Amino acid sequence: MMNKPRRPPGQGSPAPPQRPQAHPAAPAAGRPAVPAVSARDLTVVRGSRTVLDGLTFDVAPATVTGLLGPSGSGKSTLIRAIVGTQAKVTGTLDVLGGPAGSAPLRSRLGYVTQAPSVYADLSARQNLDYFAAVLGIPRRDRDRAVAQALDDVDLASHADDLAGNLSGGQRSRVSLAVALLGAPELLVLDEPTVGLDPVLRRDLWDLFHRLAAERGTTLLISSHVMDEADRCEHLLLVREGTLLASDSPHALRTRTGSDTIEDAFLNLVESTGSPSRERHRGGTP
Ligand SMILES: Nc1ncnc2c1ncn2[C@@H]1O[C@H](COP(=O)(O)OP(=O)(O)OP(=O)(O)O)[C@@H](O)[C@H]1O
Repeated sequence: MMNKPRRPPGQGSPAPPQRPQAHPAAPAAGRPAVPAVSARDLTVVRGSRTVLDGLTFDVAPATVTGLLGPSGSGKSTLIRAIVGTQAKVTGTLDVLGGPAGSAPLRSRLGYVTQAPSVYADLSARQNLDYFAAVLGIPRRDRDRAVAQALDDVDLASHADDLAGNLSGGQRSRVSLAVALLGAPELLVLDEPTVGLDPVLRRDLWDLFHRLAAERGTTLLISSHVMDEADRCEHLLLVREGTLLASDSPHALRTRTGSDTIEDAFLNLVESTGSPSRERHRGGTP
């Protein structure tokens, strides 16, 4: 039995997911699909600023949705609201059919933060073993679950390297593997491809699509890199705390007459006008 690690990871532990199993990718016949995430007039205040302002959107189950916007546009805040760690959230925010942040959701969600949440003084495999034990995966299933998660993120060859000796991108993949351990129904990833080389980025996007298609996982993936947009089935474009668009990449390009999502983004900014940079609650218009 492995000893409990001496100190906690810097960014807190990934949300404990449940034991591996496939999720129904499609609703039962005749029943409408319940959105994996449903937001109505979602507003978040941080300090004296309204950093998310009246967002309304749905995320369809078993899809790969990109949350795209420039740095500071509110992506992480939205993710924190969805996983239930953000204070001062108003409006309606339902996740997997229940209110965001409610206890039963904890085991159904996987959350991978920007900063890897792994123990530097344990190997990749030991990290996964530890989190598998925390999740309650039975000992007889643990080796297989850990090997599968390492394989999913293409880290089998580094399984016995200390996490502290891995590159930043490899550590991020250990974090992702931890989130995958319990086969979460909704996997929320904050900028998972930052700093990765193009081959690894492609492999990760392939994995994301496999998870959606084969395991019925819903993935919400934030990025400030617009050229990743075409890898998503659906996009949420945010800017300065507002939702510019919720649409497929193709539909966005078509309706804005743009060749790229970056141009579509710019066209939408021009056509909607720029919201004020500083919004204060209760301030004068
Ligand atoms: N504690 C806080 N108090 C006040 N404003 C905050 C606080 N934390 C973040 N903000 C502001 O909220 C806005 C949204 O931040 P957020 O981190 O959600 O953006 P982001 O799109 O994820 O950015 P990045 O891509 O750089 O991570 C930013 O303008 C940020 O300055």
